[in-house]
This record gives sequence, structure tokens and C-alpha cells, in this order.
Amino acid sequence: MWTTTIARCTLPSMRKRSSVLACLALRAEGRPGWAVATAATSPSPSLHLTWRQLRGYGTQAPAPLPSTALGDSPGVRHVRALEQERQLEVEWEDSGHSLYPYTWLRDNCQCPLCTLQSAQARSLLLSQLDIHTGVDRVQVTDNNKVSIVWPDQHTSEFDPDWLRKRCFSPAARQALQEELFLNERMYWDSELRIPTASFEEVLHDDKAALAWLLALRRVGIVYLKGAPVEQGQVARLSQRIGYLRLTFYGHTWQVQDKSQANNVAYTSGKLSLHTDYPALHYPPGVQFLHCLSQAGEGGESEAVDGFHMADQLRREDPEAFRTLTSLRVDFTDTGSDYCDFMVQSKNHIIDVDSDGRVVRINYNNATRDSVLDLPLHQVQAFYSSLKAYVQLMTRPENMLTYKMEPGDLVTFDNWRLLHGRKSYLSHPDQVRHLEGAYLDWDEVMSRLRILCKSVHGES
Ligand SMILES: C[N+](C)(C)CCCC(=O)O
Ligand SMILES: O=C(O)CCC(=O)C(=O)O
Ligand SMILES: [Fe+2]
Ligand SMILES: [Zn+2]
Repeated sequence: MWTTTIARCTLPSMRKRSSVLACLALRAEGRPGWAVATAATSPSPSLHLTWRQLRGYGTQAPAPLPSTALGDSPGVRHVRALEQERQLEVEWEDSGHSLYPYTWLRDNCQCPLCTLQSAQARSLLLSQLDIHTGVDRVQVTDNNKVSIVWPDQHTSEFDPDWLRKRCFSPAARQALQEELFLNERMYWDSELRIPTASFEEVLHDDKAALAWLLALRRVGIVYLKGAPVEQGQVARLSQRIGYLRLTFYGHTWQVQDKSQANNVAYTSGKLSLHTDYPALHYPPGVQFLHCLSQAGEGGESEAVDGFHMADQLRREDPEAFRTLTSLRVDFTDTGSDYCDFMVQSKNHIIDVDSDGRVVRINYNNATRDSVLDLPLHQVQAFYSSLKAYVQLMTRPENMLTYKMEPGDLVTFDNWRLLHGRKSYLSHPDQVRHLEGAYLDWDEVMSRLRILCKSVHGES
């Protein structure tokens, strides 16, 4: 049924232990960066997106694959104590070199006195750490470990793979950070064919679950098909990860046309593109929506890649970008649901990190407060900037439109995507009904790392 799609790509020779990093080495053919094409044979005919195919969700500019992060680290040829710099120099068998500060090495001694093995946590106290320590002796042991004897005769032994992974070179650091956080995204527009998988397979097969979460991270949206048409499925799916995020709207929530609606989502009206819950200072990272019943007329879903749009705004209207990333906007949400609430927040509509990279979009026009905490002279500029961003998002070439059917369950990155819904006609004999739930990225990323490790073996 849903057996097509995906990015066509050439696979580099995959090394067993290379884990997620190998994704980045994939080069897409056709369109710059990536292309949509019919996927290669999948092991399971019901799965439109397999793990193998999903590894194709590389980024627009795949990063070079640093050998340091591949796990198959070369052995240690030689170690040398650089007394002046207070660094240990490791020469690898492939002739590469890595430098490690003495202080860092002493801080990270892996022995049972310094590390609680059962928790893989540091038991050494900072008060016990001499940040000016020297070394007494360094050597490579018979089983190719790096051994350090400290001035107080405490001994540390470091595994070469462990050290290599933690090399302080910019390339190695970047590679390891990407492996840990998978921050490289694949931007898309109206032409995206939404990555789709089978609900049941994701629940029962680790490879399918890994493929789902990798695409959720990289692409930001994954469609799951074939969920039972009854309530409780978003909760079931959240258990596949860990646990869901409780909010004032409940553990899970029912999107229906309700009288005395406590939220615009609970009407039959149009919802313009929004992220959910910018009224919170920490909005939910991931959203699930399961369609139990669809309207005959209207009710189509819309979605845009908010990061892509923000980058486009940065290029086309840098002043508007600067405004939306620097002014904090008030959001408000008052009512009663799980319990009564009076929520207030101040958020940038576009959040960037300290390197200027877009990390989160916070925008729901319905909950944007009438309280606008700006000096008079900035008000008009704020509105122009917001208009510019919203107009960019609503361009037909940027917006994705789809209509959910009963049994469809869409999962998306609520920090990145803006989603909306066309208005619909409420029919007493066919009430539109979606069930939703939120999760946070920390828990989703945790499951992603565990699945990566179990599917690829040791890491
Ligand atoms: C769907 N619902 C009601 C749980 C939240 C809607 C999003 C928002 O108010 O920002
Ligand atoms: O009704 C829909 O399709 C989407 C609902 C929504 O965006 C929400 O509940 O926040
Ligand atoms: Fe929403
Ligand atoms: Zn120790």
C-alpha cells in the first residue's frame, strides 16, 4: 500500500559500528542535497520507510565522516607527557595525534575509586581534584591501554577507543556531538513526501522504531499508518519511547468541536500555522495526533518546516529575523481542563542558540497575548516582522497539505514544524475526532540512542 518514496542515495561502505554518523556520509543524487525517488527493495513490503532507506535522510551538506567517531579506532602507537603544556599526547597507529589535558584525564579516571561503575557516574569529588596536577609516569600497556601514574601514585588506565572518541580536535568534537544530538536537519518544502511507516511495526520492531525516530529528528515529521481506530493509541506509542508529557490539557487530549471550547483547537474553525503551547516556557518537543474520525468536508492538515522558513527569512529579510529572534513576546492561556490554569510566558518567536542556529519556533497566534511588553516605537516593526515570517510560511511552495484518515497517526517535531488545519463542517453523524499527546525531545532522543545501540550493536 504505502510502499514507495524516500531519498535516493548512494550508501558508502557501511561499517558495522559506525552508528548514526554514517547517515551523514550519505550523498543524495539528483536534486542538490537529496532527492525523492522510489526506494530500494525493503525487507518488509508494508513498510514504506525502512531503516536502510532512512539512513538516506542525510543533510543538505553531509559532513565528512571522521574516522574518530567510527568506533574502529586504531590502536595506540605511543604516548608522551608534554610537561610544559600539561597534556598527554597520544600517537595513533594511523599516525594521527590527539592531545588530552592532565586535569581532564585525572578528572575522568575510570577506576572503581573514581567512578561508580554501576551508575557509570563520577564519584570523584571536585574537591578531590587537583586541577594543577602533573604526572609521574605514562606508558602503553601490553593490552594497548594508556596508563598514567599520578604524583600520589594513583593509577588510571584508559581504553584507546574511549580516548579516541573524546579527542579534543574540532572535527572529533563535532562528530561526537552530532552522534549524540543529531542536530543536522534535512529541510523540506511542499514537495516532501512524508516519511511513512507502519504503526504496528514501529511498536514491535526495533529497526522500524529506529527508522521512525531518526526521520522524526532529521525530517521533523513521520506518518504512521494502520493504528487501531480507538482511543489510547498515542499513549501506547508514547510507551514505546518512555512516557508522555503531561500538560493542563491532560495526559492525552481530544481534538473535537466542543461547546464552551477552552482552546481554539476544540472548535471546527481554521487553525493557522502554529506550534503548540508557546504559552509554556518549555513547549512540548514532540506531538502525536491520531485520527479516529475525519470530517467529510474540510479538516485538512497543513504543515511547514519552521527552521527552513526561519533560514529563508534570515536571508530575505535579515531585519525581520533579527526582530523575531530578539524580542520576547508574551503568550497566555487561561481556563480549566486537567485542572484550572493561568499560564503566561515570554518567548522569542524564533529561538536561536549561541551560535545563531535556529533551535525552536514558538508561535501560536491564538495564545499570543494582548499584553505586548515592547516600547511604543518597536510595536509596528514587530508586526511587520511577524507578517514577513507568516507570509513566507504560507507560500504554496513551502506548505505541505494532507488529509488524515482514521487509523493515521502523525508524529512531528513541535519545536520545528508549524502546523494548521482547515476549517471543517461538523456533522452529528460523523464527528471529527483526533486524539493527541505530547512528548519531550530528551526522552525521544534517549530512546533513539538506545535503539541505535541495540540495532547496530555495541557503541
Ligand atoms: C491541542 N491543545 C489544546 C492541547 C493545545 C493547543 C495548542 C496551544 O494552545 O498552543
Ligand atoms: O485538528 C487538527 O487537525 C489539528 C489540531 C491542532 O493543531 C491542535 O490541537 O493543536
Ligand atoms: Fe496544534
Ligand atoms: Zn581513579
